[in-house]
Amino acid sequence: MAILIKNANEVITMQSHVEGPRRKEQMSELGLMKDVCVLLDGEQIVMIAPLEELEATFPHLVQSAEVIDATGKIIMPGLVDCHTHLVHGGTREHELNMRLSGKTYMEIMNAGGGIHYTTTKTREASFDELYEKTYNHLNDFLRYGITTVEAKSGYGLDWETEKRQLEVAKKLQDTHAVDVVSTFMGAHAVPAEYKGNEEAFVELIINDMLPKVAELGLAEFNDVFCEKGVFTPEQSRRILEAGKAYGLTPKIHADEIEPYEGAELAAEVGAISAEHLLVASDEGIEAMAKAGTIAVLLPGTAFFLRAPYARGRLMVDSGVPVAISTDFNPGSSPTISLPFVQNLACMNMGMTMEEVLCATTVNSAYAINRGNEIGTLENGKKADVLILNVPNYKQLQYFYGMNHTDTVIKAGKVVVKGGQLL
Ligand SMILES: N=CN[C@@H](CCC(=O)O)C(=O)O
Ligand SMILES: [Zn+2]
Repeated sequence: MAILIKNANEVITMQSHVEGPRRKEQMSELGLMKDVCVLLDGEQIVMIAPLEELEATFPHLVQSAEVIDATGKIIMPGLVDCHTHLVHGGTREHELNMRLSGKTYMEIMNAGGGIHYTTTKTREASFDELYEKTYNHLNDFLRYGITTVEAKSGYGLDWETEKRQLEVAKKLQDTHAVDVVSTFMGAHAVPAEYKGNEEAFVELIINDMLPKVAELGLAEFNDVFCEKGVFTPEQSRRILEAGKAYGLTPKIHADEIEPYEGAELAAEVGAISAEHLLVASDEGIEAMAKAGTIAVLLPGTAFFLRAPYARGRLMVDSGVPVAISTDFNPGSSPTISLPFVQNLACMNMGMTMEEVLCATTVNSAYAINRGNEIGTLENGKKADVLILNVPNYKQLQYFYGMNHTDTVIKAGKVVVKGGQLL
């Protein structure tokens, strides 16, 4: 069934002449159009043009299309959340008062809480329990206008549970409207049973888990938490290089809590992205700009951990392609609100209202190797389209902390209407 969206105040297409992830002033190009309609058919965008032009070019399609009236609203591409720890057991609200009274994230983790607590809960959860819990999270994502989500494993830290997490993500990709793109993150923490024997765990990932992930086709990316007390840059390099040999593209949790030359490492191994980067060095930022590594910034995590924000302004000005994501996970960022995370990026990282839209559509699509399919509204791309209940895009950041999503069209199908899931 074709869909024709009419009367929108603004259509933010995100179109540009630029191929690939956007940098510097390219990040401000919104491809804003007025007095145009958006025509969709099947799973694709057919054309964005004034009504008369659409009628002349596709008369039958326009005549038979379901019409959606977007008077007073704006249209933009579905949001892409390119960094989440989507599939996990349990919650960690009990850690919040600990952190508010001064305990650090790493202290809690080193005492057996944090990632270790969630690992226990995830190991205990059945496939069906994880599936149902995650299905509900994806419903929330959809209501907030997120149409594609990256999902990392990493709360199993043994093969059986890592595999279960990845299989849950795979089933969700087949059954839920939101697209789910998988990343293997066996190197998220060293599990308790390998304490004091960390090298053996690194070897297990390299020689046992990575080949199985590749053989079963369970992930496209391979991620490592390169952090003091977790995985060293040298261990991270080995894990990422081993993943490359199995066709898994490197990603890296870099320079989150202490500077550890993670940004430099990301550039060196040809990672598609480096994530967090709260304390990335000047040299690391320079290396990423040179290598074209996408910086996936997660201001929700800085907010929730009350940590210094990544230097997003400097990264954009230095020519690093910047993406922004929720980092949805039960410990450091339990939110699905990418719109609120956009607000944080404006207020605390000095990014502009235009840049944060690019960082959560085009550049985040490229961070998960989907830049040719999603992230912009243009002929032939996937019909992932939002209608937002604001008269201009600037109100998205001005009326902050709110969900402005009115309608979500996913692959050409209306899945949210009037803010409600259908
Ligand atoms: N820093 C490592 N991993 C996650 C947090 C995981 C957790 O605390 O459960 C992150 O990206 O913030
Ligand atoms: Zn993360």
